[in-house]
Amino acid sequence: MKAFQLLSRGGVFDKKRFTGDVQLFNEKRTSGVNATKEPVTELPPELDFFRYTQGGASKRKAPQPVVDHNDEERESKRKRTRPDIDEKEEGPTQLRHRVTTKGNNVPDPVESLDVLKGKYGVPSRIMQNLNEYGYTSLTPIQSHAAPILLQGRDLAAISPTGTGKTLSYLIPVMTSLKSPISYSKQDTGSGVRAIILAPTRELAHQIHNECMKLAQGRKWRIVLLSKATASTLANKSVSDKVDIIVSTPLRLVDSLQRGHFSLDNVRHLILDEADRLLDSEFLSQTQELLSACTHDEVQKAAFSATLPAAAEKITMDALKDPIRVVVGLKDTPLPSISQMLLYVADESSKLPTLLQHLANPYSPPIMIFTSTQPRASSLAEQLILNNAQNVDCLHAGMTNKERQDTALRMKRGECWILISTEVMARGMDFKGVQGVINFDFPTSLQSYVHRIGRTGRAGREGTAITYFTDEDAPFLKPIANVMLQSGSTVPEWILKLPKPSKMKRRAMGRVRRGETVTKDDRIGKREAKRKSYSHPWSHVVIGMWRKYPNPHCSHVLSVDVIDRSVDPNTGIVRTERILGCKQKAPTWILKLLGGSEDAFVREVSFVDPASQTCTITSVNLSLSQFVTCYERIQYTPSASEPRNQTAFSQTAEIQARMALWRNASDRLEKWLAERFEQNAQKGKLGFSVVLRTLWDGKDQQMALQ
Ligand SMILES: Nc1ncnc2c1ncn2[C@@H]1O[C@H](COP(=O)(O)OP(=O)(O)OP(=O)(O)O)[C@@H](O)[C@H]1O
Repeated sequence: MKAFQLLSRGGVFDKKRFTGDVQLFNEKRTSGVNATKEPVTELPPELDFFRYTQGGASKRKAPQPVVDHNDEERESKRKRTRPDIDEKEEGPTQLRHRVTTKGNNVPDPVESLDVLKGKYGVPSRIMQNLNEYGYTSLTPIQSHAAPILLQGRDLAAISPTGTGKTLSYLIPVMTSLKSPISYSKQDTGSGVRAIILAPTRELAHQIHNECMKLAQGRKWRIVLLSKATASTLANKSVSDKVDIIVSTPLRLVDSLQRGHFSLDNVRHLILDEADRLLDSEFLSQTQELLSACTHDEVQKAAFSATLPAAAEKITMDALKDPIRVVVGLKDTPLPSISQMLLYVADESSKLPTLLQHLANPYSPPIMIFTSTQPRASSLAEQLILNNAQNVDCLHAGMTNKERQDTALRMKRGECWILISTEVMARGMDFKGVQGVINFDFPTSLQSYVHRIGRTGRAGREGTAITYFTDEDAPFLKPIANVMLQSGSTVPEWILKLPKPSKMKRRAMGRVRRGETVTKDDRIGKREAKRKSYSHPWSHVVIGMWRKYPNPHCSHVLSVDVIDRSVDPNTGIVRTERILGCKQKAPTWILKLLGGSEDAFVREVSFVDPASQTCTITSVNLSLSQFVTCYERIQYTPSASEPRNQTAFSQTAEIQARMALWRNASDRLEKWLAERFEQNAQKGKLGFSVVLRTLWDGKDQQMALQ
């Protein structure tokens, strides 16, 4: 049915009349479910992030076996390390979850929510809320982290993106707080008891929402710190009754410095995205907050999908008798994300490559990352100009309200393409993101892991494409390594690249790029034509569907309409067609085509009756690995005679992507530009014949009327 919904999106479909056809999709789904019935295991398939119960990552090869680099070290320090970890790794739970732990007296993981409730007294209300939101099992990090936190231990937890780290600290923190401070009969002191820090407003907002879900039905005071809430908390009688504050470091430090409240009653301090909170941008603020939590029994925990050595050292130094838990491999994406590196030669080739990608059917929503705010805005503008639908942009340069509205549209599924910067790279959980495109190369391995981790969450699959230019090529190796580790394939030549030096790694992704994303003159050939037809706009648009066959365009052999739909709100008609062509070509091009003269073109058109605009974009499907021929035609009523003349503009962008063979590239572009010129002439002649045949006589009558 999902396939059916995708195919029929935007159109009104009479499901009763075509019951048989709809049934085909339903049946497929039912048989699919039976066919893929999982073996009965303790871990439900959607939480089996490592596809272990299925014998490896679906569609891709299973991840490399876990290499615990600390094995030898652990052996020698067995006394201070959990004594049974190596033996236990042979057991089914450890093996299946691929978890390694380090520290003194590590508590046993719990298998289920019921065990967690029975052993640690998770309140019934929280259990009920978890159940209501569909959480019936624990993910590996939750099984391991929750008992550790519930035993009051400090923790550094590393688990891949989208594996449920948020609940792994929220359940224990809320359980440990027992009841809201305003109801508590115990000596809970006065003042906020738990702090959750996150690097961005959006993530803090998301965590606050999760907290509120768990707290539903009880009068917890959980505050998302903002300018407004901070001034309310300046009133001591209010701040004394606060249970949990979720905040970014900057906002919280500001409140402390203004003396709004103090953190001396804090019993739980959670650093979400710890490595980001401890990087140079946030370090001093985070350290200030760590030292402001002065209660003797303060429990500290750090969570992230990545923890580079420097951040890990600072984390471990800040924790007391810590336990370190690593699920999967450190700094490695999940195998459910299919990753690909795509060579785009230079900056100016990125936009045509992206437009070509979007001209093919794709499953929304997707997220696209750029390196700067102006580039994100500019890319969004370009996509909108090129008819991409439901495009949104989110970056830190926007107002709070704009950011909130965009995030909401994304949550509601109204946004199909979200263009953003690093601000959305961490923690954000937009369900069902199908793919990520790194339009600009990430600036670190960690940034790569978090950006692509916006897809493939909670056991779903996703795809991640990273564009790289000649300038990015020296930094491919580290990314290629994690791709291999997580089961994606990497071209041989990338694996043979030398590892960049430490110095060089600092320059990763910091290429000087323009503030705007344009298809500038360096893009192959750009041709433009302007003409007019002496027929009214509506006649031209109707004639467009009868354009082939015609005597001047004998190279177009077939036209298949693969989708047509009408937007019920705007009345815009969207049509998607595949044109089959036969084109005489020089022998060397025929060789590229595998000896065939057959070529296919995908064409998408939008007819907007309100603005009387018809826009047709087409892109070559054949030879697309070597060249992009992106053509755009627009028909509008002519400015001088809008009732009976139609203006026509046609642009083509032709770009060969064979940077290693510049000579061949130039020759291919030249040949394609010549072909565009010939076809444009033939097209104009052929279409004139078609329009005359269809409307001659009728147009004159209409003009007279
Ligand atoms: N026990 C569970 N059962 C089912 N789904 C779960 C469970 N725990 C978490 N999820 C879902 O998994 C998704 C990812 O969770 P979460 O955002 O906590 O991941 P994360 O590990 O913190 O990711 P990131 O590293 O990107 O911050 C969420 O949609 C959440 O609802």
